[in-house]
Amino acid sequence: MAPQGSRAELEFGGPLGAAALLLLLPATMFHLLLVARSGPARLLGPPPYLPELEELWSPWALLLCLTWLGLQAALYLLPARKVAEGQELKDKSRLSYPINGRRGFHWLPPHPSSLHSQHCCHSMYGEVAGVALRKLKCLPNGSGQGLRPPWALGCFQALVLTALLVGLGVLAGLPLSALPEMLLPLAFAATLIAFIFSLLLYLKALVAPASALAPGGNSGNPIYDFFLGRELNPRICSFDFKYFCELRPGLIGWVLINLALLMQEAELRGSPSLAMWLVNGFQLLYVGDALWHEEAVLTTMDIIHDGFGFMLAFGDLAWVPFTYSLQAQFLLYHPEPLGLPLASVICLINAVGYYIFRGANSQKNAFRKNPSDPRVADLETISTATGRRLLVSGWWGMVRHPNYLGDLIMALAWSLPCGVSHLLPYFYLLYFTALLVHREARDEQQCLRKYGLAWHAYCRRVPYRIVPYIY
Ligand SMILES: NC(=O)C1=CN([C@@H]2O[C@H](COP(=O)(O)OP(=O)(O)OC[C@H]3O[C@@H](n4cnc5c(N)ncnc54)[C@H](OP(=O)(O)O)[C@@H]3O)[C@@H](O)[C@H]2O)C=CC1
Ligand SMILES: CC(C)CCC[C@@H](C)[C@H]1CC=C2C3=C(CC[C@@]21C)[C@@]1(C)CC[C@H](O)C(C)(C)[C@@H]1CC3
Repeated sequence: MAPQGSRAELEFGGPLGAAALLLLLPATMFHLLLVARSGPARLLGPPPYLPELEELWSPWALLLCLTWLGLQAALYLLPARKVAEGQELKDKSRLSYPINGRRGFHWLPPHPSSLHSQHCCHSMYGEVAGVALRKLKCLPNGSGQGLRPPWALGCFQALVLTALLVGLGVLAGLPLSALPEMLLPLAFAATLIAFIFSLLLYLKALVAPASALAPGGNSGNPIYDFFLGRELNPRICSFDFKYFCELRPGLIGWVLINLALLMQEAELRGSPSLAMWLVNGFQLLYVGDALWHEEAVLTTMDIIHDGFGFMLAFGDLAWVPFTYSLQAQFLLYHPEPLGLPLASVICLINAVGYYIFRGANSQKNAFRKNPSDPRVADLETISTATGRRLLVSGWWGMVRHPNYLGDLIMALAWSLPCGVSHLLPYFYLLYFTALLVHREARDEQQCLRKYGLAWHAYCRRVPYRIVPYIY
């Protein structure tokens, strides 16, 4: 049984803040969905009307959401091209994760723990999977080549396969352009699923060993812990719920909703607008990039530090697909003429943002994986008492979170195609700025705890957090 009432500092305003967010986040999502399709599209005004329950609840929408989750889970369970180890856990073990975004080196059987099914429950917390993985890694180089089945696929391939399936469905008469009309009941169903799922995760954590619990999310206050999530990496056998949800159903769902909006615009106006093409293209690049570099998600704060509770379950399954597609929703109901010169400038802004975002993330990932990697070996570093070093030149010498800067520049480029007549399409930029400023402060606290004096030295050397000379 897990100990209650850990002394970790409470985040998000404690239980009151968590309770407020529990209501505020879904309410904001429904507000945005309603306002995007209204004439005035006023972000700050009241919603155009309050929907009746019949408009929100549809068993078909629930079935569609569950089918979607089932399809993505089935693709996740297909054999992995490669298995990666996560960061070290409290009990010094490491979990293994199926990785398939890029071409892996050799095929490993689907899940190491399945080789040791008698230890299935142990592998939920890493030990056995880790050992099995290390054994598997001892295979001579390439000895697994012959084992890799041609149908081994994963995260990026899941996107491609989903696109193929949807394409075939559309050719066979699937009315994808009807999806925008169903956004409200679909968002309601996704919220319901996230709520029930978080409740199950909370109950599951009651029987998890202390070593499986997240540093936060175990205050003893049920609302706070339900919101933040108690267990760090909840799994059933080797199916990792957080890793699955973080990348697949929400991100792929987001680009699918965008595509449906583009198709409906084509039906309404003869062809999709340039603004709609840009928003679809930019966001597809972002999602494709996340799935291609799926291994990098293993070093994010969400996987390493945060428990899996309502915040991430709702964020991944409902918030991402239904609010991140806001610009495309807005454009369907509020067409925005866009000339080629302005479109070119916006593309340039997105390219600059992407260049910084990808450059910074890849530099840190390469360095953390292998500090003598030729791509990062020449960069200046400072040492810390933990034995890990911190980069102080290259992207990480410019500001302390260059990846956030790139992400924010891209967020601006996603809103600009919608013009400047409304604030609504800039909601993502505003929310994302608040999220990243808060996230940066949380990360600073964690780094200060981890690295102490060395972190102070890094801050003196690189004084700005996200935007050079400004913040
Ligand atoms: N679209 C969206 O909604 C969201 C996108 N994101 C994006 O996700 C990505 C990941 O973000 P996030 O997980 O917050 O954090 P980061 O990828 O920025 O990772 C922070 C960690 O990096 C390590 N680090 C910090 N400074 C250095 C340095 N100088 N040298 C080497 N390592 C360093 C530290 O961990 P350690 O030392 O232990 O390795 C630190 O805890 C970002 O690109 C962000 O923009 C994030 C949230 C939401
Ligand atoms: C609903 C709340 C306000 C907060 C929920 C936050 C979540 C929506 C985000 C927390 C961290 C995320 C990341 C991505 C998506 C949004 C969430 C889940 C990410 C998968 C987007 C693509 C990037 O390339 C990434 C680096 C892989 C991101 C990782 C963090």
